[in-house]
Amino acid sequence: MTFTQLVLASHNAGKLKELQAMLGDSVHLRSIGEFSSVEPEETGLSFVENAILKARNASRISGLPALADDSGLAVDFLGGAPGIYSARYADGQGDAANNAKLLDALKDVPEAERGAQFVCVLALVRHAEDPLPILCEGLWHGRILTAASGEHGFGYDPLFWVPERNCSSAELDPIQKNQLSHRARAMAILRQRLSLQ
Ligand SMILES: O=P(O)(O)OP(=O)(O)OP(=O)(O)OC[C@H]1O[C@@H](n2cnc3c(O)ncnc32)[C@H](O)[C@@H]1O
Ligand SMILES: [Mg+2]
Repeated sequence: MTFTQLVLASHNAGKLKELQAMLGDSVHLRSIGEFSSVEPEETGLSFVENAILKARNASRISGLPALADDSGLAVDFLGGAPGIYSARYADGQGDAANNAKLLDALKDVPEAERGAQFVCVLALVRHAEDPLPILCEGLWHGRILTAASGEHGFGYDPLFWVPERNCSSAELDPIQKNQLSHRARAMAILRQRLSLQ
């Protein structure tokens, strides 16, 4: 399978930047924002279901093959929450409110119990009714900090401690994050599946 352009089924500018950097110049990622400002309702109960739903919707709207990223943060102490609801954790009030709610939910929880993983599922469909979407998953293990730290990235990055680098993921520069992250791991699998090496 070869693609010179894909529509990215995401309204999240942080994802577009990271995914385009990982894909390199061979594939141009076009934002679904060029075609529509309406975001589909993420009605699935899993990352996989939501990724497929977003990819099909973007392909239907654009007439192009589509790549979707459904991702989030699964916190051990919270039984995997906020999970697929990560973007909506504080009822749509945005990243700062999500982070504040998470800090509050883990107030007084000791370091040893603050384990968490970022999850990313990428889904690629060749067309809206594609019966065989390509699915790739990546996990990134870390810990939730007790206060925000760092300015890079987006979302929960300031609260996510990266043990292999001894800093938060918002303290990593974009090149480093793109070598380690859940999204990088899922993208490495996708690149292999597409023979993009
Ligand atoms: O659905 P689209 O339009 O792609 O954009 P979104 O931001 O709503 O994306 P998701 O539904 O996949 O929700 C993912 C949320 O998980 C968080 N997240 C995912 N990847 C992250 C990363 O690399 N760093 C920090 N937070 C991340 C962040 O809060 C995202 O808003
Ligand atoms: Mg979303």
